Amino acid sequence: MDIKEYMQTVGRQARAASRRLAGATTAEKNAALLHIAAAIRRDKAALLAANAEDLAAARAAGLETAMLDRLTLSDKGVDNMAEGVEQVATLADPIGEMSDIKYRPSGIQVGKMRVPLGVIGIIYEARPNVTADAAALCLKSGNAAILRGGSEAIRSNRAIAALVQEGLQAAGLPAESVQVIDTTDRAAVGELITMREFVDVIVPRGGKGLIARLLAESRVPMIQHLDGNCHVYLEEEADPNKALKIVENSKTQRYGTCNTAESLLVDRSVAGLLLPPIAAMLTGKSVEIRGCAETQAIVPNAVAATEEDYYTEYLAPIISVKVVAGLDEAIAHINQYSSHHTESIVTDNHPKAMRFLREVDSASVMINASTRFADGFEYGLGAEIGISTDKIHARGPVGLEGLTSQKWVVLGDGHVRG
Ligand SMILES: NC(=O)C1=CN([C@@H]2O[C@H](COP(=O)(O)OP(=O)(O)OC[C@H]3O[C@@H](n4cnc5c(N)ncnc54)[C@H](OP(=O)(O)O)[C@@H]3O)[C@@H](O)[C@H]2O)C=CC1
Ligand SMILES: N[C@@H](CCC(=O)OP(=O)(O)O)C(=O)O
Repeated sequence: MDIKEYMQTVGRQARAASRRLAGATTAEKNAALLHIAAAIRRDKAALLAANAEDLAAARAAGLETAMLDRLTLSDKGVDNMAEGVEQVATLADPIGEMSDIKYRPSGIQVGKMRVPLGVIGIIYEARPNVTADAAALCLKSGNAAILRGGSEAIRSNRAIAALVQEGLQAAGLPAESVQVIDTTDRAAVGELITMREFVDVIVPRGGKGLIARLLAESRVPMIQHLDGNCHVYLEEEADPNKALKIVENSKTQRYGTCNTAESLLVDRSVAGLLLPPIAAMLTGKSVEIRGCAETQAIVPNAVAATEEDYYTEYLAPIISVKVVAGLDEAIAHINQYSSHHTESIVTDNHPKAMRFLREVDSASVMINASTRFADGFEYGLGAEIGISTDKIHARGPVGLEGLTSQKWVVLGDGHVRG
């Protein structure tokens, strides 16, 4: 396959489809979504079989447990995927919404209309349900999508893409509105991120290796959805029960997700009280603790943390721990080491909690809640394309609105400028 030629074809088709999609009615888009959901349910066995092939290859390649977990489609996972697509059909269609229409002294009316971004290229991890979620969100927001999932999921993604295209065609929309790149060759990514004439926005969901390449090579604007080096900070007025529950959920509910906590900060005045039960819980779940010298003095089985540990997103049962002097040091530490994804303070002190919210420079900042809540569904967006760690256009969980823009509209009646 000539990758350049192939990607040019994909891009040209996506651009043509995006023109049709921009004018698609809500009824057409919802019909396609409901057909896709029904096809996913109907072909559950085939999807599970394709996924089993991906899993067998990934196991043979020695993929880690957390990554296998992410790649796995269970029986219930397929149902959830279909349900997710159905939920997107129930969401309000943002496209065409007019707002802020005002008369100007000249007599014209000026306002805004919500419109799709156009063609969105999404590069994401080996998690098959993202293929259905991303397809559904792009479709409902009137965007054509070019999807490049992790190579380990290629068979699952191909199978899902076929059902998505079936649903699009059944609703009279172009099948090329959603295309899954049919090769794992990373040269295709190189083409995708430089096809300015065909691609309006790149949404990269991934880690540091991906972003290093994109920053060096991308010619297309990006909304970065990057790594999550997320923190939980136990302030001196933290309720011990809440602290234990929040650390447990933030760190151990899922090890491979970007909103999992990777680092724990504890105020010096309460470290002796709070750390032992938390360390016992973590050790009981085989989580390795990498701590500062003060942590090691309280938690004998903690190994010494290096400077690098505090910058690290483990995506594994490992956590870094640091004892801090108080709120100022905690905020400074987070702003230096975090990837600006999600951070949480545990405290019953309202003024300090409010300072944490204002001064921590991350996409989601929480009080007395698990970092695992950083998710479009949990935030009420209905679904998410991912969690933006960028500051411009969209920050944090990105739903339908984040995939749109607004253009100015002017309504006149023969008006001319004097
Ligand atoms: N903020 C968010 O919404 C999300 C963030 N993440 C983050 O993603 C990371 C984990 O996922 P992981 O799969 O390990 O991430 P990777 O960055 O390794 O891979 C993600 C995608 O990027 C591709 N990719 C990676 N490097 C390159 C490259 N140099 N050139 C071309 N393509 C590349 C991968 O393809 P290939 O298969 O070829 O490796 C894959 O499709 C974590 O850091 C996690 O926090 C994950 C999900 C959501
Ligand atoms: N929305 C997700 C988090 C984002 C995500 O998909 O993360 P990842 O496991 O890194 O692919 C969740 O909390 O369920």
